[in-house]
Amino acid sequence: MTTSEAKKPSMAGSFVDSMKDGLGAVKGVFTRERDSSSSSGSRLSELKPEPATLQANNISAWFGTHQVLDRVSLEMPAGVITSLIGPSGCGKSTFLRILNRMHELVPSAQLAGEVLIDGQDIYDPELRLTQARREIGMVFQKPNPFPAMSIYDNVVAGLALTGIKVSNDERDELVETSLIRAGLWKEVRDRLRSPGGGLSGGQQQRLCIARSLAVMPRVLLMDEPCSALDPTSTRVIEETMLELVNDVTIVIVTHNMQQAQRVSQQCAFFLASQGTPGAIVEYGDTEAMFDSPIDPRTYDYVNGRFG
Ligand SMILES: Nc1ncnc2c1ncn2[C@@H]1O[C@H](COP(=O)(O)OP(=O)(O)OP(=O)(O)O)[C@@H](O)[C@H]1O
Repeated sequence: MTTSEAKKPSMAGSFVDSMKDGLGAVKGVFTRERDSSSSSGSRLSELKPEPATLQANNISAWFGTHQVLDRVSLEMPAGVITSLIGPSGCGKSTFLRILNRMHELVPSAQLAGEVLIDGQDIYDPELRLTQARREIGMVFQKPNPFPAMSIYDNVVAGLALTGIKVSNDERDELVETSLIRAGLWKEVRDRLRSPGGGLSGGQQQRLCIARSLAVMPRVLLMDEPCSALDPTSTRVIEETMLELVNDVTIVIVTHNMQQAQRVSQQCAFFLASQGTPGAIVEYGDTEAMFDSPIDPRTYDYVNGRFG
């Protein structure tokens, strides 16, 4: 089945609006306008977290001659958590990496289609790669802080790479705010100069979230962020996601169906059947996808019958 045939469950009213209303406000300290036009040297004081809508249009992807995605289209609305589910190998991580231009780092990789962030093509040659990566952050399956670097320095590690300039005072404020937003501040406030590698796995993952948040992304991509964590740490990360979503759009790949139901308001089911490239079978409101899916393959997958 191609993406154009993907089924979208009908939804009463705007689930996006109702979910956003229900999630509660995040206390943000950044109140001044962001400068989205500047491609370098932005000042922290000019930035303001503000979620963006990501739109993928007809995305196809290849590794060499092996096509792994076929014309996938998906809107990931601003201020909403979208989960990508599906069996192993159906192209979820590839799709996620295409959303912040990481796919192109693989030498044999190719892609077709477009990805728009609030209408702007992230593959536009006019848009710098660093700008795209600043707008669209990523958290990986395995926590990857710089182990010998201090907690403080880990949080601000992305600033130089993305051209954000900060004064010392702003840097302190940014570290504190990013750690608060990632739900880690209270646990590390007294040991900011200790190495990041000394934290537990769950704390390291939240440190990575804080590092991503420090550059004020408008979208956060998370590739199975809890698969290496215990249930308690998983729960803390999930709570953190729900608190973040008012100022960062989140797209998460997960194999955990309960997690998809707990955290996401929108869900897309990917499938690559019998050697065909991955495509979206069905997408829409998470509750509807799990309670009354339209496609029998979705029903089987969300009920654990395969994958
Ligand atoms: N760097 C790569 N080089 C070649 N093929 C790759 C590469 N990365 C992924 N693939 C192939 O692309 C297809 C999709 O892989 P991908 O990791 O996107 O799937 P997935 O749905 O995220 O799987 P999982 O749930 O197991 O992580 C697979 O056939 C995989 O073998």
